[in-house]
Amino acid sequence: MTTSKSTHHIARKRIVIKLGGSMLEGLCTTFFEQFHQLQQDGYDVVIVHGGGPSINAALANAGIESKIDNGLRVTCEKSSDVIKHVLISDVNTALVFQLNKEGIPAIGLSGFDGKLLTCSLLDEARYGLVGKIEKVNAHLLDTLLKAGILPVVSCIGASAEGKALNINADTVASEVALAIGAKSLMLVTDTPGIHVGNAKQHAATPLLLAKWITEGAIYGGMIPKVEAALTCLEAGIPAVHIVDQQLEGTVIEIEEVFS
Ligand SMILES: Nc1ncnc2c1ncn2[C@@H]1O[C@H](COP(=O)(O)OP(=O)(O)O)[C@@H](O)[C@H]1O
Ligand SMILES: CC(=O)N[C@@H](CCC(=O)OP(=O)(O)O)C(=O)O
Repeated sequence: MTTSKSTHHIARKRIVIKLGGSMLEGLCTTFFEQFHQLQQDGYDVVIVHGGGPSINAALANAGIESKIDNGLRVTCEKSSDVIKHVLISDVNTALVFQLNKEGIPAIGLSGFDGKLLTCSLLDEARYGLVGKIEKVNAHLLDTLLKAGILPVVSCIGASAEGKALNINADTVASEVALAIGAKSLMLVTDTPGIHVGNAKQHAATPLLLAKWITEGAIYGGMIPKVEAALTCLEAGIPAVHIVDQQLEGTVIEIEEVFS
């Protein structure tokens, strides 16, 4: 007999949803409707979040200059303290509060909690305290998901010596997606997917993405998203979506799906 309860006996699929800092001011009703729909469709969700705009504001407030190199924030000891505070104390707690208020049991985690994201330094001479993920504690995420709890992960990693390392949130999302064997990665941002000129792109392939980057149609904050997408596709995750809060935008798959 098929009842709503029977979904609990079916192996659940996994999806990672990355929330960009540009839309963390408040999640809209449509987002929560879509979120519940995904759960009903048999997906367990892990949320990863950034916080770029809040970090910019906090660093400016503290009189610390921000330098972005190749899409990554060059991070010194002083800025690292501010970033850690913004992401863990402000953004993560606000998001967890909002989810719990909507009746979604959520728990906040940084890379320190349960050794979730163990990192080395990506390139200290160039980027300072920016982390390269060496290991994701997928077992911890498995345990929480099986208990019906939504993990909400900030993009702060931990070095083996216990230093907080800043990581681009799109990169964290792709590494977490790979570690938990997600069927899909959804990068939620402030724009409904990739545009080329004024044209919305409903679908894309790695070849098209390379072309659009070369032509300069994809730039800035969209570059780490596309890189995260390519990493996931190459490793066998079937689809990556770059979408707005309504979950509308571009689906990226290896095969051309729109010819
Ligand atoms: N081809 C493109 N299509 C859409 N947005 C693009 C494109 N190229 C660059 N962008 C920029 O990327 C931004 C999203 O990246 P970012 O600001 O880092 O978002 P988030 O904070 O959600 O990670 C868009 O607001 C837009 O300015
Ligand atoms: C190393 C690095 O660049 N870290 C990012 C982390 C936040 C982030 O990625 O936030 P968005 O998702 O809003 O872009 C930063 O300091 O801005």
